[in-house]
Amino acid sequence: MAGILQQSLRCTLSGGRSLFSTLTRDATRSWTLPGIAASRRNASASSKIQVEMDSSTGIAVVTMQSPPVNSLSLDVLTEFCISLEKLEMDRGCQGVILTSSLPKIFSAGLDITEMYGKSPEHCAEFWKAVQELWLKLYGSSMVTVAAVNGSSPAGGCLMATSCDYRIMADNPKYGIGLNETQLGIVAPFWFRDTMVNTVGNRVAELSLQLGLLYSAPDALRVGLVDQLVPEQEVLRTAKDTMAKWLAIPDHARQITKSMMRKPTIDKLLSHREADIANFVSFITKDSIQKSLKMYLEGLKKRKN
Ligand SMILES: CCCCC/C=C/C(=O)SCCNC(=O)CCNC(=O)[C@H](O)C(C)(C)COP(=O)(O)OP(=O)(O)OC[C@H]1O[C@@H](n2cnc3c(N)ncnc32)[C@H](O)[C@@H]1OP(=O)(O)O
Repeated sequence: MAGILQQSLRCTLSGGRSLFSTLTRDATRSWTLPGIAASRRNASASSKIQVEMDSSTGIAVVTMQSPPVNSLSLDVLTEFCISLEKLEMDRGCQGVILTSSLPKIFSAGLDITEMYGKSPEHCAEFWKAVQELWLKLYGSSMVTVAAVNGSSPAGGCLMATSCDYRIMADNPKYGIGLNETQLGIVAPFWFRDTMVNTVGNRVAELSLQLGLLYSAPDALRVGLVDQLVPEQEVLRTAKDTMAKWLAIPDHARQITKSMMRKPTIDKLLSHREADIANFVSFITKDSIQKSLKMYLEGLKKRKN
């Protein structure tokens, strides 16, 4: 699967690399995509995804930097996808570390305002972008490590569990899990499958039905994350871990990853349009819109 994905990515992006990258120092290239938000909404250009590629190690650090909570808006998803495509195309890049620039938050998950009060067409476009990012991350041929340096509910948890390995900051105040039912919404089958593939069926069933957010120690206990380290050591540990993964012969690791993940990816690929239609019909229901409204109001009230 990863190979197939990679091939199609190579076709999509061939020739586009130099458009976005700038050399900042000898072995390290860093880039952002300032034009995405601006061209979509005629808004001011500010990048939400920072990529720092170290060609001496073959490791790219992809940092979400979308205050206040790194919610996955359409702009963030689009920029994230392009950055991953670009890295997938780069033969010098073998590993991606995903992290956040925000204190205490990895990602608040999908941007609820993209699903509340929006047209069916907008919801369809948004959902397609969510699918696309998951396909790229879960199906990546590169080694992917999530450096979870803060809370990571719902779509944030999906991003982390789509990586090959998860290192989380050892802070019981940080929560991670698929809490969709708490919002009155239902995580789709590919969110569920990613969770099942990570923690097994029983823990996934409890987690999904109850919409559980696990504290960092509990997340380690149920296998939702692989390792806890002090907050200031999350990124360094991710780099050390990545070096170990990159020492494995790459073709053997890639084929093994593809073998493990292909059935899950194929399931979405063969039901992609139906999944979009299902999402749009569900999310635009009056009762679901009401639940989202109440949840958003609850978030705002918490602050006061
Ligand atoms: C078929 C349908 C399937 C759909 C699958 C859905 C997947 C999802 O990912 S749905 C999103 C689920 N996410 C959450 O439930 C997280 C909600 N947020 C939080 O719990 C907290 O914000 C936090 C723990 C992530 C951070 O807490 P804190 O630092 O205290 O920040 P605030 O709560 O004050 O939030 C600041 C600001 O951001 C807004 N906001 C938070 N999360 C989201 C979000 N996911 N989408 C959009 N906006 C979000 C929040 O409302 C505040 O806004 P203002 O009051 O305007 O400042």
